[in-house]
Amino acid sequence: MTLTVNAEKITKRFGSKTVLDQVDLQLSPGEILGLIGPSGAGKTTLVKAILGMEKLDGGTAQVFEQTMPNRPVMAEIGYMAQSDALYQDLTAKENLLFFARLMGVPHDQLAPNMAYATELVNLTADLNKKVVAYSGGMKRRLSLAIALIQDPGLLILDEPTVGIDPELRQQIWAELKRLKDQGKAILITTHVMDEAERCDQLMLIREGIDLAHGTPQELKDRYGVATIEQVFLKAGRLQDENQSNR
Ligand SMILES: Nc1ncnc2c1ncn2[C@@H]1O[C@H](COP(=O)(O)OP(=O)(O)OP(=O)(O)O)[C@@H](O)[C@H]1O
Repeated sequence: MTLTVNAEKITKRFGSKTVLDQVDLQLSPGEILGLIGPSGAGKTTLVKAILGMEKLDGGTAQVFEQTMPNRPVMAEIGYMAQSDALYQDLTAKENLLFFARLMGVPHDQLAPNMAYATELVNLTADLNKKVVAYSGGMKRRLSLAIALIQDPGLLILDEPTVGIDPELRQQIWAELKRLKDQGKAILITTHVMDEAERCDQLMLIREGIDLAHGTPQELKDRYGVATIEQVFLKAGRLQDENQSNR
């Protein structure tokens, strides 16, 4: 089967610091891949490398078999960044319309796509409010609706559920599962361990290195522990020990 994302040997440095060191990442249609790792590990940088938003020091990123950066391919990716990129003085509806047009949503699809995306994130009643009056969680929800607006084949979500209450988080995950079952590929970064457990594949990144990847069960078996949180802690400890033994 054709890979949706094929990133090979991604290397990125900021100044003298290597933030990603030859990281490979493959994502297939119908798969949810979770990137987990401590703050500063390189998750967002890897996401941006795949989107073609970072100039690489090594390696290549392909999405839908096209080398990134590639503008037409960007329009086929639903991307939710960690910080919300919203127009504060516009209403939520105006923001959605703006991004839908930018992403080339056909005119006859605008109304149904907007209804679907806003219902999913529970914002239908607040659509005509200006974003400046939104809470932090509402802004996250609007950003997620924007990522979904053009019904993309690939969704890249950088910590999508920060500031979102547990009930809505469950609804969002149910929807991600439905999208995956439709054959969409989903790449998600998270610090929430029970979300990591729901991914088909996980990649544990630490200090720019792919420390371990596999299904949640494979990782737990490999490290002989019961939870992904314990995988995370044990893999980190082993990395530190290896480094101090060098
Ligand atoms: N534009 C930049 N210039 C210099 N350093 C940067 C830049 N962007 C990121 N970094 C550094 O690269 C490293 C990786 O950052 P990145 O944002 O990818 O981490 P992360 O794993 O996504 O962290 P978090 O979980 O906190 O979001 C960090 O040390 C960060 O300070």
